[in-house]
Amino acid sequence: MERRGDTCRRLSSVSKLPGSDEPFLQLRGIHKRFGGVHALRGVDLTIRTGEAYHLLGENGCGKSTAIKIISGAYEPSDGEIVLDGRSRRALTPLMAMEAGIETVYQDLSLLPNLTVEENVALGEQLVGGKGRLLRGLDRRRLVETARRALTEVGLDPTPALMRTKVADLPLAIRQRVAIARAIACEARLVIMDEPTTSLTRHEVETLIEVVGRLRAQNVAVLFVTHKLEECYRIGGQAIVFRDGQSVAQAPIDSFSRSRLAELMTGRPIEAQRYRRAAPQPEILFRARGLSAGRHFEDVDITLRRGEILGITGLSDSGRNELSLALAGHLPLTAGELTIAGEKVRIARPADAIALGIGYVPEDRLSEGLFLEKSIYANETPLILDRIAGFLGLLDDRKGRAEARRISAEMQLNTDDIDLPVGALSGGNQQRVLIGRWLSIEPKLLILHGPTVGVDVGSKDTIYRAIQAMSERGIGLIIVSDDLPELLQNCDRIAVMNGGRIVDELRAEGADEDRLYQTMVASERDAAE
Ligand SMILES: Nc1ncnc2c1ncn2[C@@H]1O[C@H](COP(=O)(O)OP(=O)(O)OP(=O)(O)O)[C@@H](O)[C@H]1O
Repeated sequence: MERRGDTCRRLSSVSKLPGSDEPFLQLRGIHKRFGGVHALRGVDLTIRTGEAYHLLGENGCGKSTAIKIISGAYEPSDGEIVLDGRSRRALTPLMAMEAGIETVYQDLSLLPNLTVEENVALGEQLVGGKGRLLRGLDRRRLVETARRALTEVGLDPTPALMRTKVADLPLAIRQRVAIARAIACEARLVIMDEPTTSLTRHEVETLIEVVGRLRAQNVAVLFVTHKLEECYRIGGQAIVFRDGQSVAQAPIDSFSRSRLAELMTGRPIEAQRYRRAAPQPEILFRARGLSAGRHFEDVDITLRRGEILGITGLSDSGRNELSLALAGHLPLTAGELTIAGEKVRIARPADAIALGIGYVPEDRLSEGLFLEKSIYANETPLILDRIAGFLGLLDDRKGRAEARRISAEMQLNTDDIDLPVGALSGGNQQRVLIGRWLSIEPKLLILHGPTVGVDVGSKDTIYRAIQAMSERGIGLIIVSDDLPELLQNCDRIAVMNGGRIVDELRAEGADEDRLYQTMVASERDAAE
């Protein structure tokens, strides 16, 4: 029976030796229509092994559609795919797999109830043996392959790890297992769909090292991402899409940040510090000695009116729990809170809302939005009492006027407030979620990961909205892993570790490396 490796070697023999100029894969003039939607409108791109690529573009510009065409999930409506020197109209998933194209999706496509060893070995088994059972000599060989692949991604393949169920692993490790599976399949192109969305900066660094190793083994890596800073750190080529067309492909270092943003959006966007205004002198919010069980302890925060405080930290630092507790979603076990000098108590989300504290969760899809409901319904749930008219019936005219005002302030890309939120791009959904709080003009707004998965154009709009709120005197706390985001928007940045605030710096003049060093140093100190 033919093995996966043999298949690969046979296919590779069509192409020239490593280091040749022959591309591994080319899309030429690719179109894709979904009924009336023309998602790809003449896309060209070229992938060579051993190189990293960053597929960049606004939400809805066709990135996912393009990777689905490359992985054989979608058939193009028109155009040509050249794989290993052979021209084809379309690829099937099997053709893509046999050529060594592996995709690590955000859900990682691992089987959660199988062990690490089984997951890694299974990929190889499926491609190579097409469903043979793991037994006898084969099993030993597969385990050996799994071990080698796990070592490649920097994991120690101890028997304990090999036998752990994937469901029991933290996300960052699961991701490396998924990449190990691709390596075990002798991948020549690994596609990663927004791989760093849920990773901390520290975990991102590890992923970047893994990418370096893949490239050294002559594997190509194609990232779909919205995080420009990470692309620059990884290096390689940028492929830019706009409205279903490929508008540029060149080494990423040949583009400035603002040039890339302009190519993606078609409008000039300067890489800039958004923070201009200074906070007002009056203290708006003060927390002293806040603790929540084992999550965080003895946290002090002072926030002036109109001030923007960033909170960051590595995994398990307690920053997420702190933001949840301030919004009443996690009980505080000790500490004192004052708003405008008055002592307050927050035991439930309703207490926080009544005090004028808003909270925008990181996971907008499962925690924040009612996807099947309209923009109008999603923007006005906090003011149902205010838009209630005679006999408590909703005053539709008032409510709609309020929804229109919020949509305009958040610059939604549609005027139709009856559109279901599920039909909007990620960036517009996030604007609806933040905009909801504008209806009650909160005193303090806590934003958790306000631009996760959001494209560069929407980020710009969201940052401007944040600044406008601060200028009206709203205090803001941004909890984020996105260090450029914190540096561009905040007055101060607090670094958390082990449930405590271990450092605080002024955002102006601080650079990203310095902030990162502060985070890492605090982690080292905590470990010692
Ligand atoms: N199966 C489908 N049926 C109909 N329309 C689709 C389908 N898949 C994608 N589209 C549309 O094609 C366009 C491109 O979508 P795609 O998901 O490829 O964009 P994207 O760049 O990956 O966006 P994001 O950054 O939000 O993930 C969008 O207008 C989208 O609504």
